Amino acid sequence: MRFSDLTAVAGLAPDALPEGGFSGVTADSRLVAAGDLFVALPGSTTDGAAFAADAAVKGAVAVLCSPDAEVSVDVPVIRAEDPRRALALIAAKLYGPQPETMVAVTGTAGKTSVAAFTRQIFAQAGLKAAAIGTTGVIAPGVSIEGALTTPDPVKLHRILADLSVAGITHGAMEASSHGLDQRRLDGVELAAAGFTNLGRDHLDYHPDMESYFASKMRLFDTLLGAGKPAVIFADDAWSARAIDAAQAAGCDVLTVGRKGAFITLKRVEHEQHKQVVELTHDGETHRIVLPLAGDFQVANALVSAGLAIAAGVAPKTAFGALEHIEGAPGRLDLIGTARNGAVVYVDYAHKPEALEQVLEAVRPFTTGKVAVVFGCGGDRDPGKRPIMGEIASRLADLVYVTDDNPRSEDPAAIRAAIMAAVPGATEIGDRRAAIRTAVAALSTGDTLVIAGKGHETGQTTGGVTRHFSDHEEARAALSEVAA
Ligand SMILES: CC(=O)N[C@H]1[C@@H](OP(=O)(O)OP(=O)(O)OC[C@H]2O[C@@H](n3ccc(=O)[nH]c3=O)[C@H](O)[C@@H]2O)O[C@H](CO)[C@@H](O)[C@@H]1O[C@H](C)C(=O)N[C@@H](C)C(=O)N[C@H](CCC(=O)O)C(=O)O
Ligand SMILES: Nc1ncnc2c1ncn2[C@@H]1O[C@H](COP(=O)(O)OP(=O)(O)OP(=O)(O)O)[C@@H](O)[C@H]1O
Ligand SMILES: N[C@H](CCC[C@H](N)C(=O)O)C(=O)O
Ligand SMILES: [Mg+2]
Repeated sequence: MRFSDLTAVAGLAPDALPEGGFSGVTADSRLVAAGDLFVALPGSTTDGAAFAADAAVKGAVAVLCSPDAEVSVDVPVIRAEDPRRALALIAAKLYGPQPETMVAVTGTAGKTSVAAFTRQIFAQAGLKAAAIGTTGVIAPGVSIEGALTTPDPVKLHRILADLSVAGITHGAMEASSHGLDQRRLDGVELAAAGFTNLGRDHLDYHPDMESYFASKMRLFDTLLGAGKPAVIFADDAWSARAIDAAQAAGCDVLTVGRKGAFITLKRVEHEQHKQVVELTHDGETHRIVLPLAGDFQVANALVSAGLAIAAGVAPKTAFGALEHIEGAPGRLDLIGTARNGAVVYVDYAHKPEALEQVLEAVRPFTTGKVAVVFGCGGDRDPGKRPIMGEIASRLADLVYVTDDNPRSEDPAAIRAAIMAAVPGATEIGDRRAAIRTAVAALSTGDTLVIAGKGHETGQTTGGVTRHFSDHEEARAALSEVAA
């Protein structure tokens, strides 16, 4: 790419651009290849400007940075007001094609589920489709584990190009608040975007709920574009604000839910592992047997159907597809039933609203006690620990407080912060022992939710990650009880 192209691609002033061009782009000096443009970004742990000289030694042909960055190198330095956005737009241009119909979803909870459901609806409509998010990239013939919910822009645009080359025409991706704030998805051409809900999360990164909300709304006010469909779940406490933001951005707002106008939820009958959903769309009533438990999955199904319809799938096909939908791995995932009939689920609730939703979801079909095993992550917002303790004490009958990725923190101190809000709980730091104890204590009619890790396959303590799977541990505990 010519440096002079940066005016059209990233809006940079033409007089400040050097002669010549570059062959690749990266924001990580460790990944620089000869001929690359190095983008120096101020980050949360270090400043990319400190590595500009290294990048030049490795063959970077220019450095792009913020107006005030201190960079002294022998190669040209290009200044941009928003270097993160410039990086994303350049990556989009460099890597080229994207699946022609991309949709993105944001919200505190439900993103992985909505992306997974939307991919399945596309697939059932006969389209070649991908999902990109917390559980990686999933597409026909492709399965890539992901480290981040929203990959960094260079990785993301490379993934999109690879998918497009592989013939994938449709994609559903998660837009995390970090991803939106750090401009990781800038440059993705979106056909539609969705919003599920907002609750307390990531307050270790965002200064307060308002700025967290503002990051989420970048999806509509900056990325989606005027006139494009914004599918918004209408029954959340933050729905009205999200609707206002999308309307102010000129999006075509399509609301879904009990208060929804595009898809209106009329009635839900809960059964143990499925629910019968009656809804109306465009004057027609549809009755769907959704093969998943939990009210929150109805919300996710509505947002997914809304996104798929907004992206061109026939409504009848979209609603029909919901009858065959599979939950995302580790989201209210039924692991098994003990001999006495008690059921065990693994769920990814690691934040207050999610824990509340999942415990409320299992209550209607629990004739005995609701039990929960959970902990809170280390090096993450400590404010959520007592809140999650309080939720467990209010909504579960048996509470086991354990470890969930203590990372660099003292695990006992994390547990103590939770225990303070749920004094009747049993504290068992060793997660394996906590799961075994909880499963062994189950009686007929009970439901156990093992919350917090979902699809994860590791436990990180003091910088060391050891293999750990709630699925495997729950299955092992169930077979021991049966033996
Ligand atoms: C807080 C956060 O989001 N950090 C992400 C961010 O790092 P950063 O920009 O703060 O980078 P930094 O480490 O301070 O370094 C600054 C710059 O120096 C560069 N550098 C650094 C060292 C070096 O030797 N050379 C060099 O050039 C870095 O590449 C970077 O450009 O950009 C990096 C590259 O994309 C990410 O890997 C990193 O994710 C960290 C590991 C992380 O844990 N992120 C989590 C919190 C996250 O993003 N989560 C969300 C939400 C999850 C959800 O709820 O679903 C997600 O989307 O996954
Ligand atoms: N619509 C919803 N409303 C409230 N809680 C939900 C909803 N959907 C899922 N949950 C809860 O949140 C957990 C995570 O769901 P999911 O992975 O779909 O969301 P996410 O937004 O991708 O989360 P993360 O940001 O952690 O990746 C689920 O296991 C469940 O406990
Ligand atoms: N993307 C989230 C996942 C948290 C999962 C939970 N198991 C924990 O470790 O807190 C984060 O990194 O904050
Ligand atoms: Mg996710």
